[in-house]
Amino acid sequence: MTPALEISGLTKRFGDTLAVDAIDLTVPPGSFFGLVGQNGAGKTTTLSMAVGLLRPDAGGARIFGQDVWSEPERAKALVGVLPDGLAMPERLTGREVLTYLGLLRGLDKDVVARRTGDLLDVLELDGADKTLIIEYSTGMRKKIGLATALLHAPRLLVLDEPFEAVDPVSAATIKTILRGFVAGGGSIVLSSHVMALVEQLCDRVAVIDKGRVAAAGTLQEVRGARTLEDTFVELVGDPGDGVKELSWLSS
Ligand SMILES: Nc1ncnc2c1ncn2[C@@H]1O[C@H](COP(=O)(O)OP(=O)(O)OP(=O)(O)O)[C@@H](O)[C@H]1O
Repeated sequence: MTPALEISGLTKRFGDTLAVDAIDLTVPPGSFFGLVGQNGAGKTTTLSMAVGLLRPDAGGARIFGQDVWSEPERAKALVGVLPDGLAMPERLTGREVLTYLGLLRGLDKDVVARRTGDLLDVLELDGADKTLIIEYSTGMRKKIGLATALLHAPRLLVLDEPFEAVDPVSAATIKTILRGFVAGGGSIVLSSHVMALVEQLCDRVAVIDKGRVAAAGTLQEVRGARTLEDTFVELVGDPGDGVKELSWLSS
């Protein structure tokens, strides 16, 4: 079966920093794949290269067999992306953004109108006709970003920290949407720092450490009998080691 996403030898250097060091990852179709790692481990850089937003120094990525760099149109039609720090047209309303992006993607205008209404409704972006993006809270931005990723009904979703700054009620809604997407045959790769969330949602996981894959496989293979959090801390280093006390904080 063609993988939903196949990353091979992806490498990126920023000056002296080797952000991503020859990463290989395979996301089987129908899987819910979690990417975890410490701050600065290389998750965002990896995902950005995997979907064609950032040119790698070496290596490549295929989405359902379509090369992201040599066949970008085909590859990008198959994927919905929620990037880190998504730039949005700030002076448009939520409905206008979705309409604009839907038409830009070549969708029929009635389809765009129907899906836009559904997405705004389900994600509870009330006031989507009045509120400009510039007025959105961080969590609302995540939700409208997720809506733009879903609008063209992609086969693969690549989501960088989709739950960051999202309230618990909205998070529950997003979880239901994502689970439904996978149940309907879709594939998801998401990055998160919240191990409990990854354990709840994902059937596969990769731990990234200093630009490399420290462990990858099914959730069961990676964590064994432990929690994902214990596995993670063990793989990337015990924070108890060498932590200096801030004695000046105690009165
Ligand atoms: N545009 C850039 N210019 C210079 N360095 C960068 C740039 N983007 C990322 N880096 C560096 O590359 C490394 C990997 O960063 P990246 O954002 O991929 O990590 P991350 O795992 O997504 O972190 P976080 O969990 O904090 O979002 C870090 O050392 C970061 O400082």
